[in-house]
Amino acid sequence: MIEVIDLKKNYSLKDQIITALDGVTLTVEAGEIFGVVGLSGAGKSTLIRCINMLEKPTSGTIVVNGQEVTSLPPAELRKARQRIGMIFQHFNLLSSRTVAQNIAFPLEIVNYPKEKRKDRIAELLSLVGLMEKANAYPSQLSGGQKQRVGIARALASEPEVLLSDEATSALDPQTTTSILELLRDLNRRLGLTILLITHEMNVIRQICDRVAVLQDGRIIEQGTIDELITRPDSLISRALLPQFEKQTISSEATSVTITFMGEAADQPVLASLVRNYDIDVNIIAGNLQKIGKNRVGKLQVEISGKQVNAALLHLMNLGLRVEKN
Ligand SMILES: Nc1ncnc2c1ncn2[C@@H]1O[C@H](COP(=O)(O)OP(=O)(O)OP(=O)(O)O)[C@@H](O)[C@H]1O
Repeated sequence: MIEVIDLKKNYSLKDQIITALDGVTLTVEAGEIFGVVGLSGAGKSTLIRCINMLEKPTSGTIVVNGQEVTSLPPAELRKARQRIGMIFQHFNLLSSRTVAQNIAFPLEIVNYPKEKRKDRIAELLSLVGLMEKANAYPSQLSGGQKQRVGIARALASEPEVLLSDEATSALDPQTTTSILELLRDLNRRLGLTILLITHEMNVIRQICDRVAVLQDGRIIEQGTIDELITRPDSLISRALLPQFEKQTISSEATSVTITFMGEAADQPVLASLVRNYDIDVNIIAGNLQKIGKNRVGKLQVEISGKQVNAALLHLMNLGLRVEKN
């Protein structure tokens, strides 16, 4: 579990003070995957670097695994850090060491018994699906394989918490999905708590249980994914919902975008609309996705007939989001 209370971080740059974090408070519960999303410069990296004390906060309190890391003396902080794993956008592997030797590195630092190292490395390689690459060098690996090594290395000292700093930002969409699936699998199998920072909504959609939006060093919104996508006033709901390119149409019909979620996504809503309101519905574009526990669909449709407004009202009363284009 991670608790961040009123965290502030200023950087001094020549005669200027830059406020990177301006009173951030958040709690990541044990066993959950928590995403922090924000634009470039929002303070995401600073936040994650403060949590493992790579960066010293200006003020505020951080508790990780029940220990207040902000007040630990150096020796104890080193020990506490062993219970916090970290993975990076550019993997940070040692190029002169093989995969197995990279994973051995943190074990050497903690003086892990020599006779047990080989077994532990094999166990970690199997956990990330890279058994056959033990003797390869990083230059011989794909980006996804490099990140798997990064994950194995981060898990070597059996941390309860994993911090992920844009871990999939350098990867193509397919590899991103496979790394996110691995993280979700490790989260479930090991009970690993994951805090990740990202600028990719796709990452939030695919694996996060909860999300916080960081802007100019402050959290402007947080909640579960399920909560946020169903809240019309949510700032990131629109970005989380399925995307598609709206088509311009020139007919007389009314063009609307309908967002279906929860139970409504599984009902034949449009068919019953056509039957009950004597209207014509023409589907122009659409997208259906699983976000969190929900199936969410977005459709652009053209509706024509005498009872169009009554039909749209009916959809809204069913809890669907309806926007005129
Ligand atoms: N070492 C530093 N010295 C001075 N200013 C810094 C330092 N690190 C970050 N900053 C500033 O703090 C603010 C937050 O930066 P940070 O890197 O945490 O944001 P970010 O959300 O991670 O951005 P990005 O996605 O571009 O990495 C920015 O204004 C940045 O310029």
